[in-house]
Amino acid sequence: AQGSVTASPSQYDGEYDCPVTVGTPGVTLPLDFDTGSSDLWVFSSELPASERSGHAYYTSSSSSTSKLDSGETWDISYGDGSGAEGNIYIDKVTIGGITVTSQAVEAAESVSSEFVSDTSNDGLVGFAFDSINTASPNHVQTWFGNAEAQLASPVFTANLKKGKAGNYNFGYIDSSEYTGSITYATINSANGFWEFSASGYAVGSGAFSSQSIDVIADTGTTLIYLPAAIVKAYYAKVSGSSNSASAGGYIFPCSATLPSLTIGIGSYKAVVPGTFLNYAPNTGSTCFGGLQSNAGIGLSILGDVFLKSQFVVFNQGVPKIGFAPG
Ligand SMILES: C[C@H](Cc1ccc(C(C)(C)C)cc1)[C@H](NN)c1nnnn1Cc1ccc2c(c1)OCO2
Repeated sequence: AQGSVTASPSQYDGEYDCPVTVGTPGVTLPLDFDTGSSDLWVFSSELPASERSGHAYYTSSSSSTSKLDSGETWDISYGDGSGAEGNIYIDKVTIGGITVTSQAVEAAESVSSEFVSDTSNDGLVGFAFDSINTASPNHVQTWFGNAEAQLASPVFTANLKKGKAGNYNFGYIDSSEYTGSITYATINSANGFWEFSASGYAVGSGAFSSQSIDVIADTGTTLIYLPAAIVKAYYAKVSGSSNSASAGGYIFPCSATLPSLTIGIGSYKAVVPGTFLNYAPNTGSTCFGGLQSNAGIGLSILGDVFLKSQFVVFNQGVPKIGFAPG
């Protein structure tokens, strides 16, 4: 089997949401696909009505194929301070035409305010490794982990776009979605992430600095977070930029022309256009950078601002990750 699903950007490409059908009869929910976490959770009828407002949700008792995964609970805290928790049902989950008949569906009984107010999604689908799934006392498998048996190849690809719909494909690599060749890096999945070593960086037309940068590829994070020294070197080339405590990061005049950012993957030079690095308006005539420092995060993240400039192959079989110009 192979499948493909549309990925729709929210405002400012803050997240990319995909339709996922759960239960029988199916309820289709827009879920945020997240290669940086490993829980599939949905807004549910078990939430207080106040926390469900503006959202669609899963009602396990209305699904003839739903079965309580008794004794199992989940409780996730994300790096941005948001979180959710609840209980677990086994039910059918279909993405892009691929159905997993016994998927652990983590039903929310409580969600943090960030999720209540973000009405673009009704939950997340984690595509990282099972070791960081929060179900207790036993881990549950990710949807992709369960779907792999049906796929010709244990791969999924991310083809995210700036300001328009892209797609995720499952089980195959569509050569019409990229140019040139795909360059792979070995994945170290010990921390449960799609983690690898980038080979260096360059700012605009400047010299490439060869250095090993430990990063994760994370579709669930909006921006790029790199070591402070690299970020400082980037904004040194943006006149009028400053690292603003009140804004929560680097800002600059919206009229600034931003240099591109090149990230090395082996010998491949992945280029993020300067226009991608003006993330969104801040206050007044200042704009907020798509590249920010990883200080306080504990790891470097290639989030959507980077990923939407590339075609990305996530191969869970090896594991390895591949990049090509999108
Ligand atoms: C933040 C997302 C997970 C998420 C996505 C969306 C949302 C809202 C819908 C409510 C908007 C909240 C949460 C990320 N996913 N792998 C994640 N989950 N756990 N760590 N990270 C990466 C990280 C860690 C720390 C940071 C960060 C990023 O941005 C700022 O500080």
